[in-house]
Amino acid sequence: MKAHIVTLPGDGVGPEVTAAAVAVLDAVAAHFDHDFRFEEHPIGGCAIDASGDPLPPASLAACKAADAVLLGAVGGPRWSDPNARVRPEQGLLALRAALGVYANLRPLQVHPALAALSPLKNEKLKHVDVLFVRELTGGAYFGAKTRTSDSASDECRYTVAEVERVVRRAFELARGRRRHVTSVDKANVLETSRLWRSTVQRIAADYPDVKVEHQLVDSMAMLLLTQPSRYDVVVTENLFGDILTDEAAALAGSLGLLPSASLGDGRSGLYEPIHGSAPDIAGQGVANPVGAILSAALLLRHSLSLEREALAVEAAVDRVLSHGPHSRDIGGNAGTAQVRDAVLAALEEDACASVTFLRWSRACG
Ligand SMILES: NC(=O)c1ccc[n+]([C@@H]2O[C@H](COP(=O)([O-])OP(=O)(O)OC[C@H]3O[C@@H](n4cnc5c(N)ncnc54)[C@H](O)[C@@H]3O)[C@@H](O)[C@H]2O)c1
Ligand SMILES: CC(C)[C@H](C(=O)O)[C@@H](O)C(=O)O
Ligand SMILES: [Mg+2]
Repeated sequence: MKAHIVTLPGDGVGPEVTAAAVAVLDAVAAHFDHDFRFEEHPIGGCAIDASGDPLPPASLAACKAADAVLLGAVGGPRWSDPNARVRPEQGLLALRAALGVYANLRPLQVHPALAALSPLKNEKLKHVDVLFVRELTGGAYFGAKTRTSDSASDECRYTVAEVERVVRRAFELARGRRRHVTSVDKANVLETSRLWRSTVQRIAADYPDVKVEHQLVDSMAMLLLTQPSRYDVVVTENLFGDILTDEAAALAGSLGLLPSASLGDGRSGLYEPIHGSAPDIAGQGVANPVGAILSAALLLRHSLSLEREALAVEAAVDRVLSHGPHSRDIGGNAGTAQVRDAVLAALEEDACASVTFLRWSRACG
C-alpha cells in the first residue's frame, strides 16, 4: 500500500529515536512491499528557533494531509524559562487539538527479561498488560489560563461529549481485551470528575458485557504499584493520564520503552513515545529507541490497518528485549543505532520466516 507519513522529530533525543523508527518503517516497506513516503517538518523548540512558532503553519498543514504522523519529542531546558512567551510544548498541544486526537492509547506490558529493572518484585509483574486510554484534548491542558504578578490559574473544563467519546473508545477497546474498564477520577473533590464519573456510569449500561469500576486517582497511583496485573483498560482525564503513565513506565523498566497512539474519529493518528526530549542524554546516541519503534508499530496497526506488519515489528522488538543488545536505561551499553540495527536484523529474520509467522499471528488466525 501507499502511505504518506509526516515525521516531526522535534528536540533533544526526538530526532535520534525518530530516525530509528523511520528505519524500521522503511524496512517494513521493503519486506512487505509497501510504498511509504516520509516528509519531515519542524515542531517544538527547533521550530521556535527557526521561525518563532512551535507549530509552523506548514508543519500543521502537512500533518493534516498525512495518513499518519510520527513524532519524537519536544522541549528542553533552553526553552523552559517559566516567563517565556512561547514554549515548545504549546506546539504539541496545538497539534493534538488541531488533529482532534482525543484518545491517547498507552499500552503497558512488562517484558520478562526486564522485570529485574522494575522497582517491584518479579511476582507482581507477571501478567501485567494494561491499556491506558488518556483523554488528550481537554481538561486543564486546554482550559483558560490566567497569570498576574501574584496569581495564576488553569481552568479544568470537560463537556459531556468530550468525556463520552473517549470513554466509549475505552469500552470498545476493552471488548477486544479482558472486558474490564477502570475509570480513574477525583470525584470526591472535583466537579469535572463527578461529570466524568456520571458519564461513565451512563455509558457502562451500553456495555453490560464489560466490567466497570471507579478508582480515585490518588489510590490508583498506589494500586498501580501494588496490584498492576489487576488492570486491563484504564481510562482517565488528560492530566491524571499523563502522570499515571510515567509511573507505569517505571514498572516496565524505563520511560524509553512505552509507545503511544493518539486517535480521533478518522483513520489518521499521531504516534509518539511517551517519553520527552531527555535533555540529560540528548546528542549522545544512547537514547532507547524502543518506545518510538513500538509507536511506529501502532501507526501500522491503527492508521494503515497493517496488523501483520505491526506484529512483525513488535515481535522483532520482543526478540531484542529478550536477547539484547540493551540500551543504558535498561542496563546495557548499546547505543541507539545498535538497538535499531538489532531490531532490523530480527525483522529481517522474521520476514524470511513470514509464512510460518502468518500462520500463528493473531491477525491471520
Ligand atoms: N511528547 C513529548 O514531546 C514530551 C513528553 C514528555 C516530556 N517532554 C518534554 O521533555 C523535556 C524533558 O522532560 P523530562 O526530563 O521531565 O522527561 P523526559 O521523558 O525527557 O526524561 C525523563 C528521564 O527519562 C530518561 N529517558 C527519557 N526517554 C528516554 C529514552 N528514550 N531512552 C533512555 N532514557 C530516556 C531521561 O534521560 C530522563 O532521565 C521537557 O521539556 C518536557 O516538556 C516532551
Ligand atoms: C510535553 C507534554 C505537553 C506532554 C503532555 O503532558 O501531554 C508529555 O508529557 C506527554 O506525556 O506526552
Ligand atoms: Mg508525559
